[in-house]
Amino acid sequence: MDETPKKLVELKDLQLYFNQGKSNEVRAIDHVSFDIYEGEVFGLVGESGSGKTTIGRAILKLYEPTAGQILFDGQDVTHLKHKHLSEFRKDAQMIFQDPQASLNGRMKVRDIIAEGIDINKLAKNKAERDAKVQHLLDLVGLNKDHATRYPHEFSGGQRQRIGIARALAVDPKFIIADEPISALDVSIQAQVVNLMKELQTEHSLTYLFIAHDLSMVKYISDRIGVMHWGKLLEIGTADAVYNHPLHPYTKSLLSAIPVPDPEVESMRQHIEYDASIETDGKERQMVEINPGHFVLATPEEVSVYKNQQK
Ligand SMILES: Nc1ncnc2c1ncn2[C@@H]1O[C@H](COP(=O)(O)OP(=O)(O)OP(=O)(O)O)[C@@H](O)[C@H]1O
Repeated sequence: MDETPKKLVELKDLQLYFNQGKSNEVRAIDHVSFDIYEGEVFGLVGESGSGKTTIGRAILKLYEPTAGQILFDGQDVTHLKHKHLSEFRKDAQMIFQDPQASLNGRMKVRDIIAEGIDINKLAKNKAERDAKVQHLLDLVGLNKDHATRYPHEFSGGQRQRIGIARALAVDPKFIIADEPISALDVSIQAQVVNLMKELQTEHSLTYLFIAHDLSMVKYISDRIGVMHWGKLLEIGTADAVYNHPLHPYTKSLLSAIPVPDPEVESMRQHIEYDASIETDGKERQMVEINPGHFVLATPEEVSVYKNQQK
């Protein structure tokens, strides 16, 4: 029997350049290829400006790629338009970093959540629409009285729950969560991550979970991709990337995570990243160092990485 998991999202040599050919050209996505398997949580990490959001927005067709291909459920969605694009947007939804900014403050929670239901005509009448909204509120841990209130009446964590309910309303297969907990109090972050994890299991969802640090991503993700300056530098299982990092940039990101134990924390040393490895003009490719664990490397670097793992 074929045990290979099904690929839900495939990025093939994707490039997205802003202001192409001009003096202010930004290579936000620079020859990036990776797959997201059905039912997995794929964590994408990297510091601010590394291109994570642009990848999310390119997958959802909010940006037109410069070159390369995006496949969703085996279909080429790179240049989808009109009706096909609306259908695709029902399958693929986004949860944003700042629930304050992404929820329309003048709309009642009921109408925010029902936006996708209305656009896609998923309810036959008002009663069905209300019932769907109530069910969604329940799913994300809010109650039915919340339906008639406005976003400003809620805490940050509750607002993010509203954003999650809105995404779930169209019964998507795939959700891109772009730094969904970064704007929340630390005490609330774990609750929202736990909710997302529960919903993922219950609704057989696939997630692309974007974050700038590895701490929470490690907890929620099956596999992790590490990005810097528009390039994917390393990809592997959460365990491999976290416990056996290969690329110096990944090591540097990991060394930046504070440790809860004060004694260990006082000994923690931040590893500075020397980015000249990315600007030396050498040709690099993603190479599999251990099964499923890839790093962007020259042939000489491959030998070094392999030796390190022994
Ligand atoms: N609309 C745009 N026009 C021009 N440049 C852009 C645009 N959007 C993003 N960029 C640039 O593309 C690069 C990647 O940005 P992106 O937002 O994808 O990074 P990120 O890793 O998601 O960072 P953050 O965590 O800050 O959102 C950055 O250099 C950014 O300045």
